[in-house]
Parts: sequence; structure tokens; C-alpha cells
Amino acid sequence: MRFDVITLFPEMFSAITDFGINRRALEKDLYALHCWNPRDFTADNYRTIDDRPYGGGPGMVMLPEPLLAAIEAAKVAQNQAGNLAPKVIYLSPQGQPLDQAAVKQLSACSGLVLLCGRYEGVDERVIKHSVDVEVSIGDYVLSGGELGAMVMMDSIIRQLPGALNHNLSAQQDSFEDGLLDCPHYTRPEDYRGMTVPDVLLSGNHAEIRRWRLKQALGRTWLRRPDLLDQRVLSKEEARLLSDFKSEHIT
Ligand SMILES: CN(C)c1cccc(CNc2ccc(C(N)=O)cn2)c1
Repeated sequence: MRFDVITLFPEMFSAITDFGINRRALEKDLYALHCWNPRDFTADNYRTIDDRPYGGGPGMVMLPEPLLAAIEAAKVAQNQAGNLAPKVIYLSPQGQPLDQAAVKQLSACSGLVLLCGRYEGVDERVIKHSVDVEVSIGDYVLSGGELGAMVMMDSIIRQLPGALNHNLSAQQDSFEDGLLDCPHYTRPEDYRGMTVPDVLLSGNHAEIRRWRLKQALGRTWLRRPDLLDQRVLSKEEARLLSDFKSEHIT
């Protein structure tokens, strides 16, 4: 997976390239990241990349030329890496909400160009001319698209084969099966009188799997019933959830 990011602040991306899973995946060549700064595509001495909005109003808008030139350069680099039709994604509050299903789809692409806006956003002609899909990481406004791009990249990198020590944990990631995650415990067995559920110490893996599934279903019911609306339950899941409900003291 090759990421080409259009951003005024390339240094921000060390937040994912320098740590943990994303750092190891980069070292293992599971992905590549190239940043393109629109300032390097300006023609004036002041390296201008924004201007006031037509029609008035607060804030500034990013100029189309430097952005379109940077996107073109990124696309050429993608083509040279063998990705002939890289998807161009614009991070904005006006985008379609990012969810795990979209993350899984995007992780199947061989190359992505991520456009990070600042200020009040980019000139609409950039979106019309070069953006394939607008994506939002949530209903709030950030000072730039960079954090959205990093959130998207992080979630995608986890999906790449070899990124997690064993891929099984990617499939078992919560949201992977449309449910919230079950509770997790590690040493000690008794921490300040708070003990670990016996089933997890039993070594009975069938029981443990059932307990975890029941907890995931119960938590989803309690905290995010909307996720249950979109999910068909198996016979076993339906039974586990109804058991959870009958045992749940409100
Ligand atoms: C209209 N406006 C302020 C604006 C328009 C476009 C980009 C930006 C840059 N900031 C971002 C980007 C993405 C998200 C998100 N939720 O994904 C939140 N903030 C701001």
C-alpha cells in the first residue's frame, strides 16, 4: 500500500511512522508514505497557498493551482509505483463517515492519495476535478485534515497482512464483526479484591469463546444498540444475547 499525502505539515505524520505497529509495518515495507507540500508547487515568491473566499466570510480557502499540481505529482508517483488509478480521498467534515467496512475496502487498494485541507477547506474546483471520495472521521471540525488522514491510515495499516503479530487479532478486532469488544483481563488474578472471571481461567476454550461473544453482544446492546440494528444474529448469538438481557440487572 502506497500512501501519497498532500499536506502543509508533513512532519505531523511522524506521529504514525515513528511508533508501534505503524512503525514496524513501515520497516517491513507493508506500506510506503510520501508527503507532498502544496507550498512546493507555488509560483510566487511568498509561496502563497491560500486566499480570501469569494462572496466574503471568515477564514481563508486553499488555492486550486498548488493543490492540483501537488495531486498530479502524487498521481504520477503512484503510477510509477504501478498503481494506475489511485483513489483520491479528501478528509473533510462534509465527507461520508469512515467506518470499519470502509476501512476494509480501502485496505484492498494498492495506492491512496490523501488530500489534507486547512483553514476553511479547499477551492471546490479541486474537489470536482480531482477528488474521488470525501471522507469524515466524525462530526467535528479539526484544524486540518492531517489527523483524519492519520486515523484513516492507522486503521488501514492494521488490516494489511503481516501488520499485526497474528492476523487473527485483526479479524477479532471489535467492529470487525460489527460488535463492540468484550472485556479483557491480564495478571494478577486478584487485583485489590477485583478478580478475573473464572471462565477465563478455566482453559475451556469453547466456553471462553462463548463468554466473550456473549459479553460483546451484551455490551453492544447496552452501549450501541444502533450497531445491533444493522447486524443479523446467528441462533447462538441471539440466545447468548437473550441470556445476557435476562441476567442484566438494570
Ligand atoms: C469546513 N471546514 C472547517 C473544513 C473543510 C475541509 C477540511 C477541513 C480541515 N479540518 C477537518 C478535516 C476533516 C475533519 C473530519 N471530521 O474528518 C474535520 N476537520 C475543514
